Amino acid sequence: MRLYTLLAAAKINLYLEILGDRCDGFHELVMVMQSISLADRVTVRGLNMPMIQLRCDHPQVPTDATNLAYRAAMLLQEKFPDVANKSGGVEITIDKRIPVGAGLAGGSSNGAAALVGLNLLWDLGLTQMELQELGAELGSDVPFCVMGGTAIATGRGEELDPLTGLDSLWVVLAKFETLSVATPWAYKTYRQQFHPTYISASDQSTLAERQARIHSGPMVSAISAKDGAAIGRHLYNDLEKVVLPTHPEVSQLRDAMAAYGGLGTLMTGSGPTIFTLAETQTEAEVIQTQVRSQLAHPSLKFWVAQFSPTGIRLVD
Ligand SMILES: C[C@](O)(CO)[C@H](O)COP(=O)(O)OP(=O)(O)OC[C@H]1O[C@@H](n2ccc(N)nc2=O)[C@H](O)[C@@H]1O
Ligand SMILES: Nc1ncnc2c1ncn2[C@@H]1O[C@H](COP(=O)(O)OP(=O)(O)OP(=O)(O)O)[C@@H](O)[C@H]1O
Repeated sequence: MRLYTLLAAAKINLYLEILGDRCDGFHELVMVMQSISLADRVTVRGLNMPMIQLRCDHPQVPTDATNLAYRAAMLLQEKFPDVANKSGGVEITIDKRIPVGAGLAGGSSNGAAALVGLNLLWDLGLTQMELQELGAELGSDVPFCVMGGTAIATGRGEELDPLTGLDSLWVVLAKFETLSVATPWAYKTYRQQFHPTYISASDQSTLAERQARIHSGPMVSAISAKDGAAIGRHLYNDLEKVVLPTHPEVSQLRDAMAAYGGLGTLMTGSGPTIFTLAETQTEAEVIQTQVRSQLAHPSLKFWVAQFSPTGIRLVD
């Protein structure tokens, strides 16, 4: 039976601004997203029986129909019943390296890898754009995980404009192993505390006002200029306003990371992972060692990764 193995990259948010509250229950965003080399390994293998099987030995990852990779397979079977039935079933195996519930889009990236892998396994012939559109039905971060690299993401996160990124940068990531943040909680709490403007899709004046309030320009210019120091200066995430006050230990971790140099420090997505950017691998490793020895917390885990130009990558 045919088998494809894919690397599914984590993402960090270099910029996340909440522009408003939408009528579909989501928030209108402007983000700058970046793939990094920290990745899960996802294997899709053809089965003779018409079934979906999912294996993952990480205790926090479901292996049923709530897993985003499983949902990706169900979505393709539903959209292309003839092809999927003729081709048989699939066994999806996830070797988890990306921490779970960390703001690094691990589940979304697994969903994206399943879409890319099954497109090959079932000879569906879908383009990357078609895979991104299907990905949007699974979750807001999935289209970016399919595209990878560096991109501006708008709408609820699914409208993407690729940027030429700065692949040489390094990143130190730190997360308390025992703490996860649920994305719906972070957005709901932001809505309750900050009352973002209500955005109606048909209200053009609100759209104009909204565009006037976007502050992502300096970050996009810094990326276009491939200026690592400026990228570090313009890191921004509105969700820090709710996650950091609720979790003082994450706030303390952020302060410690920022104190040891690097180009800049931020919480990614809905957290609670904190990252610091660095020019070189050596600089990243020094920051990691210093923060680890200062905080010396048994459940604090670190990763060093590099910016990556790809999201989902086929490996031998
Ligand atoms: C925090 C980020 O990871 C930053 O990239 C994303 O915005 C979240 O993306 P995601 O996990 O793929 O989110 P989804 O699975 O689409 O939505 C999870 C929940 O997050 C909230 N949500 C998500 C995206 C968005 N633009 N507005 C929202 O309010 C909604 O409550 C939604 O029910
Ligand atoms: N393949 C998967 N890997 C990890 N978690 C998954 C997966 N599929 C579904 N989940 C569920 O999604 C929840 C969030 O996990 P995930 O690691 O994707 O969070 P996250 O990195 O904060 O996501 P995001 O940054 O997209 O908001 C988990 O607690 C788990 O129940």
